[in-house]
Amino acid sequence: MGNAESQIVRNVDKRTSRRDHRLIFAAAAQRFRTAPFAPPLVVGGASASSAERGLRVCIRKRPIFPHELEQGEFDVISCLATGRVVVHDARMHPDMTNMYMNHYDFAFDEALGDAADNAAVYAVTARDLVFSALQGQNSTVMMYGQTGSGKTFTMRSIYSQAAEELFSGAAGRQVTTYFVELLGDNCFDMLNQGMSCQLGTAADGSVHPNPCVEVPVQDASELLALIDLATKLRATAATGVHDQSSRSHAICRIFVEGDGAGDGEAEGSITLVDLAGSEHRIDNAEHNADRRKEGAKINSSLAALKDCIRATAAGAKFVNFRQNRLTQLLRGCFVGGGRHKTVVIATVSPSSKDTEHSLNTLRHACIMDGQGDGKSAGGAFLAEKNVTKEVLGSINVTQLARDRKAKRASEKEAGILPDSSNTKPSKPAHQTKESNTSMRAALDRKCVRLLEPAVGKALVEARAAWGTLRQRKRLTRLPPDVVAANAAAEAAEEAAEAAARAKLAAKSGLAVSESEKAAELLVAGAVSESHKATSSAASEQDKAMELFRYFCANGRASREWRKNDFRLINTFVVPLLYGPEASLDWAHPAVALDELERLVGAGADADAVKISVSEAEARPVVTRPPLLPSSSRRASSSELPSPVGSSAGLERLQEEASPLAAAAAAAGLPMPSRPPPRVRASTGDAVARRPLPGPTFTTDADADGAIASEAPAAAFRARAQGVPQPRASRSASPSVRAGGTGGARLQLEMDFGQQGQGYGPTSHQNANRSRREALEQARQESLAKALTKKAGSQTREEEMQGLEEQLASGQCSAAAAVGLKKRLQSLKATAIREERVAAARAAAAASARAAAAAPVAARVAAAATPVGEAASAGDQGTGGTGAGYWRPGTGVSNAGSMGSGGAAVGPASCCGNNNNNNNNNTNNNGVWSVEDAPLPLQPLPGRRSVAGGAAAAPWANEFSEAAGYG
Ligand SMILES: Nc1ncnc2c1ncn2[C@@H]1O[C@H](COP(=O)(O)OP(=O)(O)OP(=O)(O)O)[C@@H](O)[C@H]1O
Repeated sequence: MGNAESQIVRNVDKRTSRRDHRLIFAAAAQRFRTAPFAPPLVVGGASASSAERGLRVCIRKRPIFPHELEQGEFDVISCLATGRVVVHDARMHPDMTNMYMNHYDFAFDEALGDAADNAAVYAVTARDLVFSALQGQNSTVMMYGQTGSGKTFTMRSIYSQAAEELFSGAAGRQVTTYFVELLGDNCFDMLNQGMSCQLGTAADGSVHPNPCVEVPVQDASELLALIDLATKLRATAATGVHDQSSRSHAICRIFVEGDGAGDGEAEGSITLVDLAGSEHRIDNAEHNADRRKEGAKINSSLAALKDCIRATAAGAKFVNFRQNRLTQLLRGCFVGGGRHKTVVIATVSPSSKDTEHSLNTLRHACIMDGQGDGKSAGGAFLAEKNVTKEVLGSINVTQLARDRKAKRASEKEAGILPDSSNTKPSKPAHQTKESNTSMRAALDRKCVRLLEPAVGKALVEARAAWGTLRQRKRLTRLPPDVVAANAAAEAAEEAAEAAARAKLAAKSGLAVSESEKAAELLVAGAVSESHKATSSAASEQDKAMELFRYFCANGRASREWRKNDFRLINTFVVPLLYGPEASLDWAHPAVALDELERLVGAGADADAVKISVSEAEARPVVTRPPLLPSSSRRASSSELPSPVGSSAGLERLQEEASPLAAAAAAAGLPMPSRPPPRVRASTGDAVARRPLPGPTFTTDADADGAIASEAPAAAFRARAQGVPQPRASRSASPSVRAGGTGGARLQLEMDFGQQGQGYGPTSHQNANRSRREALEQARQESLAKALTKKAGSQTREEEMQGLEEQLASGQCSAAAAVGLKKRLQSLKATAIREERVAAARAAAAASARAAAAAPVAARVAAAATPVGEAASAGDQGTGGTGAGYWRPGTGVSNAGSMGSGGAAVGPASCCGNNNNNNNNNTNNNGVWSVEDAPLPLQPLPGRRSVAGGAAAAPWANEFSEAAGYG
């Protein structure tokens, strides 16, 4: 074992052993290609046909590169015309002498070998989808595979061929495109200098980058120029595999205007996704920490994508596409229900060094294709049952070692350096391009200058008009089931009208024609169909109305609002009451709450508010723009009719009492009769409380702050005349606030509480305050209840014992437990205090008795000491004979500069300028008392009296020095 020959053989990894015996392994692979054996019995077998699922999985193998052959690699992948892909996995037994080959069989919709050129690949993958887009459908082509396997290469060819075909079929229809990059968790708009952008969800659930630059293009060359610009800006880096590795997912979506046939609104789209390469541990061996993190994020987003595709392929009811931005953007692929066509092109590298990676890619492609059931049975099926093992014999170790030795010797003689194939590759230059916006901006400027003038102009204009009309329209597009419900409702209406006409004719004695009879029959059918179709939309509408009513009636703090609540309100109520331009950012409840409050306030002057809920409910479907670009959202909010934007508006405002009243009326709220609202000028957020429910208006302050219904008008007139108006201070979360840039600022406080109950919370601060108050009250009540249970005429000890028992039982509420503990502590503290006072009193009495027994002369002398000089503690009547006290360990005495103090104030008290350095127990008068002292006071040993001031207290100075207070 220890000889050099066996070490040469044994001490190699899989890749090296493949290279070492490549002739044997390559010959076995070639044998298969010339005479392929039959596949194992169970291969492939997606659960449903690809047409049903709307998903096709194709494989493309890139050619093996000359440099790979030079390095001793060989081709390990065979693609057969039937869609069969076989990976020849060259292996050595653990004894490293016996060789065998595992032939892994896979079956896919298409298997494109290295002989297939780009045109062939396009023809069998993307061409159909381009035609679908031209017919108003949505489709996606995505490239998936190992880094360096040819994804970008293939996608580039698809870009150009798709662009050509799209324009040849578009026939004058408008084509627009956007191009974004997903890098980690961030989305960047590649047609807008790589600026960051958010994702927005349209009414039909589709997800789009929003706002983002969408450029109209006139021909294929313009489209390709823009795609080229975007791909140049895309983040790439040199990796261990190749020096232009894509580090991000590139998503190019091309929209084609509807052709006017059918409903004329259908806009087709094709999404071309070039995913970042999945990475193997070996690929990133040379990566730095950032690259590895990046790789981890890439792999996690790819894992999410695979999960979603697999769930879709398995026909799962729920696909968790929200887990990742990539899957959000590609939502259509998973929830399109077969209407959205998807083609996954999995690219593989044929090199023997990439065998494991290619196997991995193909296994995942199988899973995406719905073959087997993912991790459970399917995993085993993919790993074991599709393998054919071919034994390739054993190597002659001794002969091999001799050959190598001889080769090395001859190379040495010839002065040839050792084989460089095993030498470590040089470290790649990390991150050549990244999401550094300044760098990208510079590159973008350079690339834009190189564009054709027409394309450059279109791009610049698109950047200026951020969030085009088409984008907005797209975001308001209704889901197909709602569109179907609408159509069914219309058909039902028409049928009902026809039936009514037939009845009228029958009554008037005219013979009912057969066709009219048929119309009657139709009505029943159409109505029931439409009823079925609209029932789900109607129930959502009802819920939305109910939620809106609840919001108007109870305010924002009344419940925990969810995204779905706002989604419903946004879909069904907002467009109806505030017009199609208004919308809520329902994905962010906190923002949506503010927006809803603002809208409810701003609706004062909106005629739309007058539409009653009954009217609204009569409408089966309401269109809405769910999310407008922030710029347009800003624009749209400023475009909202200002409540006092005109004198007519003002009058109406005053007449109608409040926008919220109008909104409430529109929402069908029961409005109690109430006095006209008071409009009060104020300077801040404080809002007058009225005894009756109803909205309160406050406007910017008038000079005198008078309460007047004229205030908004005055403020408005003043503004109109250019008189500067003070601004109302803005609270973090204002009560309902309304007013555009030109209108008077209104703060609307909403309260539709029951009459006599006062006002409910109108902002979340108020709500928090009242919640805190209620909690505190509950706590106190609970405490009082707990205390009254046993307190009665108990002694302190009994009470303390009772409290301890109660706490130990653990049966009281948390609030009560806190109160009980406090009570227990205060009782204990009182007990300790009383003990100390009693002890001090006893000590004072004892000293008084001792003083009484002292010689009269001493008492007289002591009595002669001026009060204020020897202001020591003790019985005043005994004149400075009281015992001095000190607190052990604190260095505190009642001596020092006591002379400057006043009269003694009772037993064991020290007054005057107490120069102890510990002020904890001194009160404001410089007096500290026994009650305040945490430590028991002890008589100062051996010193009973003091005379005079500081100078007359040598023991005190000694003590102070000793204690470090000198
Ligand atoms: N079918 C092919 N024919 C010829 N060359 C190819 C083919 N596929 C890929 N290549 C070449 O392989 C190299 C790597 O390809 P490409 O950049 O497309 O890989 P990739 O999968 O996109 O990698 P990454 O995910 O790291 O970006 C390129 O130089 C490309 O020209």
